[in-house]
Order: sequence, then C-alpha cells, then structure tokens
Amino acid sequence: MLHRNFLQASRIAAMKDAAIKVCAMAGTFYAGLAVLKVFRNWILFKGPLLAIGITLIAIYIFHELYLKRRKLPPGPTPLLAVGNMLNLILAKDMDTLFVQWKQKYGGIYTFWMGPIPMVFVSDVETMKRYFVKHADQFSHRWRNFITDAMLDGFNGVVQIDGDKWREQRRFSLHVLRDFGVGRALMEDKIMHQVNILIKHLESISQNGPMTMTEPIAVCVGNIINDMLFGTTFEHTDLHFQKMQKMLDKQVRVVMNPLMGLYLVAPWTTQIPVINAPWKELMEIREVLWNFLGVQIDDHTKTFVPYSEATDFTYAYMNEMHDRRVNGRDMGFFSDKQLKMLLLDLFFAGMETTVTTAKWGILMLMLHPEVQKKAQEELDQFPDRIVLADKPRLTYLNAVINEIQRMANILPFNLLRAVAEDVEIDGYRFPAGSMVLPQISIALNDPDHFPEAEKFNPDRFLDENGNLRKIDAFMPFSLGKRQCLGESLARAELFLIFANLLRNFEFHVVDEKHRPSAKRMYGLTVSPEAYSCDVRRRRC
Ligand code: HEM
Repeated sequence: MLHRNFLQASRIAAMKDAAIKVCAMAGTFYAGLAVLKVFRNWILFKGPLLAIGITLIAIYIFHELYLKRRKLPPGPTPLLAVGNMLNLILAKDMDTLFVQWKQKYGGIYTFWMGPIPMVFVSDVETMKRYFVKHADQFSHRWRNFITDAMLDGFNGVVQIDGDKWREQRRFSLHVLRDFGVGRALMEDKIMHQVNILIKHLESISQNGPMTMTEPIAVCVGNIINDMLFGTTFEHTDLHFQKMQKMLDKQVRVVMNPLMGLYLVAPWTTQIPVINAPWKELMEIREVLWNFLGVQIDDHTKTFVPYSEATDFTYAYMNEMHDRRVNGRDMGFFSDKQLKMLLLDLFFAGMETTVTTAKWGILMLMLHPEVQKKAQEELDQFPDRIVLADKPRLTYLNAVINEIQRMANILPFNLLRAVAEDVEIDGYRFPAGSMVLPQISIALNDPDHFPEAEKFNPDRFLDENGNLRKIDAFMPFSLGKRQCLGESLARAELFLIFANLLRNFEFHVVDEKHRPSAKRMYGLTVSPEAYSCDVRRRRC
C-alpha cells in the first residue's frame, strides 16, 4: 500500500516536471518569436554587419587561443587578452608556481603575458642547447617602448643586439677584465669601500639595532661609482641618498601594472591621469641623465689622452680618442652611447648586488649555525680577507652560492628574443618572439636542489668537503648574454661577506622582531625591511 502510494506520488511529480518543461519550452519559443518580431527590422537591416562582427570575433578567438599557440611549447591555458596573468596575481608565490608548471608541462613551456607569449626554458640541457650551442639565434633582446624611452633609443648594452651590442659588450668586458685581472684596480676599489663599511658599522652598531640596507647600498653604490666615474660618496651624503631613492623608485615604478598597458599601447602615455606612473618614470630618467651628464662633463674637462684610465669613463674616452685621431672606424662609439652604457652598467651593477647582499645578511641572521661555521673557517685568516684567500675558503664559497640560490632575485630573466625564425624540437619561434633561460626555475628546482626551500650551504659541498659544481646553479645566466659584470659581482660578494663575517656577528634583535624571509616582488625580489643586531667580533 505504502509502495503503491509512493509510486503514484513519483508519477505525479514526473508528470508535473514534464508539464513545467513543456510550458517553459513553449514560453521560450513564444518569447523568442516576440523578440524576433520586435527586432525583425533591425536584424534584417543589421544582420550582415552582425554576422561579420561575430565572424571576426570568432576568427580572433581562434587565432589567439589556437593558431598562435599551435607551434609553441604547451603550457597553462591562457585566457583571452589577459593570458596567464591572473594565475600570477592569484598565486601565493610566483616562484613555486613556475616550478609547478615545469613539473606539469616540462622543461620548456609557454607563459602568456597578456596576449604576448614568453617561452620559459628551464631544463638545463635544453638551456645549454638553445642559449650556448645556438647562441646566435637565441641572444637578441625584446625591444620595447619603455626601455627605448629610458635609453633614448637603441643604446647602452643590456637592451641592444646585433653588431652594436657585440662591439660595446666586448669593449666593456675588456675594460672590466683589465681592471680586475690586469691591474687589481677592481680589488683595491672594493677593499677601500669594504674598509669604510667596517668602520661605519663599528661606529653605528653601538647605537643599537639597525637596518643593513643603507650601509650596504652605499658600499655597493660607491664601488660601481668608483669603477665607472672614479668618484665616491660619504655614507651620510644627502646627494647620494637621493640617487639611491631614485633607483628604488625606478624599480617600484616600472612594476606598476600600467606599464603593461604602455607596452601594448604606447599612446596611452599621453592620456592624463593614466599617464601618472609614466610621468614619474620620466622624472626619474631626468635625474639619472643629469647625474651622468655631470660625471661625463667633469671627465671631459680633465681627460688626458692616452693616460692610464682609472675608471670606465676615461677608458671609453681613450678608445674614442684613439679611433678618431688614428682614422679608425668609430663603430658605434659616441657620446650618447657612452652615457647610456654608463646608465646600464650603473643600474645593472647596483640593484642586483645590493639585493643579493640584503638577502645574505638576512639568511645569516636566520641561520646562526651557518654564520658560526663560516666564522670558524674565516678565523684561520688575518682580519682583512683578500681575493687570493678565496680558493681556500670553501665553506664560505658554499654559503655565498646558497645565498645567491635562495635570493633568486630575478623571477623573470632579462627578456631575450630570437634573432630570426627558428624551428627546433618541433616548435616554431617567429623572429622577435621571447624565449628566455628561466634561471629562477632552475635555481629553485627540487630535481637539482632537494628541499629547495631550505637554506643549506652543504648542498654545494661534496663528500670530501670540496666545492661541488651544480649545473643548474647559474645565477648569472648562461650563453653570450651571460652577466657582463659577473667577475665584479663575484669579487664584491666574496669580499663583502668574508670581511663582514670576519669582523661582525649578525643577530635577530629579539623574537618579536624576528624577520621573515617573505619575498617582495619587484624588478628584482627583495626581502622585507628588517632590523639587525650587529656586534663587533673580538678577532
Ligand atoms: C649579484 C649580482 C648580479 C647578478 C645576480 C646578475 C645577474 C645577471 C643576469 C641573470 C643577467 C641576464 C643574462 C641573460 O640575459 O640571460 C645579467 C645581465 C647583465 N648584467 Fe648582471 N648581475 C649581477 C651584477 C652585475 C654587475 C655588478 C654588473 C655591472 C658591471 C652587471 C651588468 C650586467 C649587464 C650589463 C648585463 C647585460 C648583458 C648583456 O645583455 O649582454 N651585473 N646579470
């Protein structure tokens, strides 16, 4: 009985459902007819236009989501117009996301920066094949409106390619090598600043906890200043602090999301309000160009042809003079190129090294056991460590490697483009498309660095305690575009860390002020501002 009632109830419910569906369909049909009737004339008139519009949109979607992707390496599915940018914005941590994508799609995958594809190469063997073996095809730069504006066109060294880049890079490397290997000028200039830094820390550390950012920035800033212009600033110099603030501001401004808009639609830099960050960037450019102008003017007044060059600017002037008076081809050497080359070297040499050093002090504070072990090794040496000591300071070298690996300061490497249409591994990269060695993924890859999130210098030591070479460790990148200032940066990091650790201890102020290792994404990745308890060691 109960069962029969239940069956009846279900049948009635089913009939009700069917009736509702029929009514809904009829309703939709008649509503549709009514709409057609109302808009009949409009549709008849605009129909062809509508059809063309819909077809164009369909072609656009087909082009963006299928044709453009067809010959590129696979990767996370992009959304129309925004590509994979939403994934980045929503991700808790960009570096981990990139590694996860590597694990899912392989050592070469496509990331979409809005409508623009960027191919990330992070598998070490593929990196070597593309960027070393086929270096000529994979070593151009991705030119864009913003860097062109900062460098007054196709100038400097970082953003150019072709013959001009080859000539200017070769010359710059030659000068730096001469300063470093030929005459030990580089070491003298670094040590001079390291000694000043030690004295400065000695005097201010007695005042209690301090931030290390400013002293490090002045030290590194003075080293590059001295190398480029032969001038240095006091730690308290207001002019230098202003320059420093400008550079920090530049790093912040270029990360403004509106910069993406300027890249795809440069005319938007003319629209009031929307162009506010652009105007700010142009003001910074003015300050930097003026600063460089003053340095070059001073050098022009004091330049003595063929005298031994004591800085990069004189070396460049000597080269120009020699080409001019001996009727040699001037190539791409010019006053404007000198200014922009100096700007590139100044910026590239400053931001990267200061940021790495900030991470270094933080890591040492957070890992006192590592600090102590490095100090025990250093205590076998006099209280001023020099470059000649480097090969014997194995543990310290491992610590510096691990600092650079963990700092991993460039989540996106500098933008490289292919020089010509390239077909490789079944992929097709049209000339000008971006293919980057994504060193940040390699440095963070658990396949090469187990428990990659842990600070562990021992991973760079073999079973006999010797320094171990790990192919995936390439903080200065690889191939023909490898960092131009690598030898200077390595010397700086070694001499700064060796001498600071030899002479000071770096402690967390107290548990309440324990700094985090949170990564602040900008043009480079910095740590959050932190306070440090700096104590003089009794050596
Ligand atoms: C810890 C410090 C540094 C790190 C981690 C670093 C890292 C890098 C990286 C990853 C690149 C990009 C290579 C590529 O396109 O694949 C690069 C390029 C460059 N670096 Fe450094 N760098 C540092 C210090 C310096 C210094 C001190 C100078 C100044 C002399 C410098 C000058 C340059 C220049 C001019 C380029 C562009 C080279 C070119 O396009 O041919 N860097 N650097």
